Amino acid sequence: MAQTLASLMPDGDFLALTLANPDGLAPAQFTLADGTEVSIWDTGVICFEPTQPGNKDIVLSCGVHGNETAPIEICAELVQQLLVGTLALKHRLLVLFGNPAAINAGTREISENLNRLFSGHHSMGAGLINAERKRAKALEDYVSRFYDASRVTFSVPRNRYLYDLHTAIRGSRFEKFAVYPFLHDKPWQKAEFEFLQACDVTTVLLMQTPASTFSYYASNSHGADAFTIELGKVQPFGKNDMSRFARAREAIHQLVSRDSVQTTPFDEQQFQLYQVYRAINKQTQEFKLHFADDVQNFTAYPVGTLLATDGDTEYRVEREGEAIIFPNAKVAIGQRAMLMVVPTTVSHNLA
Ligand SMILES: O=C(O)CCC(=O)N[C@@H](CCC(=O)O)C(=O)O
Ligand SMILES: [Zn+2]
Repeated sequence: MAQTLASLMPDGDFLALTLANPDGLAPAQFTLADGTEVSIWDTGVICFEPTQPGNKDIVLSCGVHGNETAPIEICAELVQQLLVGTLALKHRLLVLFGNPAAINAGTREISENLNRLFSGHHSMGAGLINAERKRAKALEDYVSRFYDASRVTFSVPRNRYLYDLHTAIRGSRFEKFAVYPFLHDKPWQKAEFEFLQACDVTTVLLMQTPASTFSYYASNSHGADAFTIELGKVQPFGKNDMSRFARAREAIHQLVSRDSVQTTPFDEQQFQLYQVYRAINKQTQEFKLHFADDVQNFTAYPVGTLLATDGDTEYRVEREGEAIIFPNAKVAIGQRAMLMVVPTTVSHNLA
């Protein structure tokens, strides 16, 4: 029997369909009134192809961590508007709800941090032993399939994007910020800073090393302009003040529905730019932070301040201006428990 939008999701609520089927969803395909082809590839994986697509191949992801709800709400609403026809699509678009089981559980992860399993890390060590490892591999395959399909269909090079939307565990001095994956010395993109500013994101952390994150995977393996974007602090569904993300929501709508997003020219003075000074990895179960849970990301302490201990090892502030980000004592042993960042500039390597 041919599938229709009405038979699958009468109200266009793909998030509800995903969460009702967290472990998998049979592929389905249907056409919208304006000719846009919609394909459901799996639970939380939906691809839109307009009849005359513009030159962008856009991946939007959310819910890679299940309790980071504001981005899930933004993506669910976007997909719904596209499905019911209140927003017209300009470019090819793949929307991913990363970890449906963790979204249902309201937790960051079920067995393992999904955002540490990309670029093949899902198959290292013990291999594909849990749902998150299998999902990381599947998400890589879906992203490859999405980008590769347009290489076959279109003869001219296209622009690839992946915006992986998250929220931070704790509050931040700069409520919204982005992580720019390591580019292996390729230049940072002015147009991407402009897009981030349109999203009301003017704090950017420039990574200096490869990572096992989704955004680094898209950047490094597919040449996409890719970012992790942190929109505020973790809240349960329904408790987000979505007005604080109105500009991000609007910029994302413009990104998918227009030739170009309305931006202002890049001016470095408008940004707070940081680079990683050092990563502190958890070595033992004794790892302990020496500041309170309500201390915000990007807080700087005087040189010499004790930040964390890990067994006999002490971590103290080494450099003037060094600030904390993503501190989390609960990570698995061997994983990043905190980054220390320092202010930086980009003008010397900007395209
Ligand atoms: O607030 C926190 O400690 C974590 C928020 C979060 O999930 N951040 C991402 C950043 C990914 C990146 O470095 O690009 C993560 O930790 O996976
Ligand atoms: Zn996250």
